[in-house]
Amino acid sequence: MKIEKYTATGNSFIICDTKNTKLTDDEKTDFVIKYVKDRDGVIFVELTEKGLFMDYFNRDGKRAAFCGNGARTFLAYVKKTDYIKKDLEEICFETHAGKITGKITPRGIQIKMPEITEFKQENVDGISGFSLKVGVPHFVVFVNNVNEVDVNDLGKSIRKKLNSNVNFVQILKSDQIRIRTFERGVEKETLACGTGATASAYVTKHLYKWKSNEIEVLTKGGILYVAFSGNSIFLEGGVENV
Ligand SMILES: N[C@@H](CCC[C@H](N)C(=O)O)C(=O)O
Repeated sequence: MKIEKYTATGNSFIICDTKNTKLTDDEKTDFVIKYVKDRDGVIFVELTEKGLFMDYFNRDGKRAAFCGNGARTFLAYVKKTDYIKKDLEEICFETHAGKITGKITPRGIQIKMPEITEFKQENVDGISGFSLKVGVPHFVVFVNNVNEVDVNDLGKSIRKKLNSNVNFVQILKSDQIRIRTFERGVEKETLACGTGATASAYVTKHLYKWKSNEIEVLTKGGILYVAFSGNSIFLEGGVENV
């Protein structure tokens, strides 16, 4: 096994390249508990009969079906390895949320996100928001100023009612939002959340009928770009091997 540390727009990960070692779920949980330390989750790099596979565990030692920033990190890592041909531009791999494709861009790594499903308006404890899945569940709440939100307090109370990540969204200007995310399985605010940025941009574009094909999402950890093309949604941003 090979272990490396990465961040993606502030979302912090451990990469565990299993090098064909077959780990059981319990062994993965034990690995997470032992090695995750102060990071948000662990990305397992596996070679299966389906080819390259990304398995993702939150820092609480439980699996999540998908991780947007984690998938961008997975792509950045495998690009450096002999898992794939060096000149391959578009990289494909499997996840528990389906097949993911992505590539290196001038702004970092861009991936095509899982389809948005289960989009609906919902009230939780009198707070009106929008539930949807981007491979994993998200709840999106619009606020006047995200810096005035006690994300860990309010996020935790909503999270207790919904098995979901919770995003607080402030409209800054047309095609630009600022978000803060309370992440399920991390059970606190993280510096960025890729599926959260995607969910927040999707709901904003839908609700405010924004016409442009790209929304800039400002997070505490940096900028993520969510692009729309037909029914496809793409997430793009930096990845750092630290
Ligand atoms: N930070 C991730 C989300 C990881 C999974 C999430 N915590 C969950 O349990 O649903 C991202 O970048 O999408």
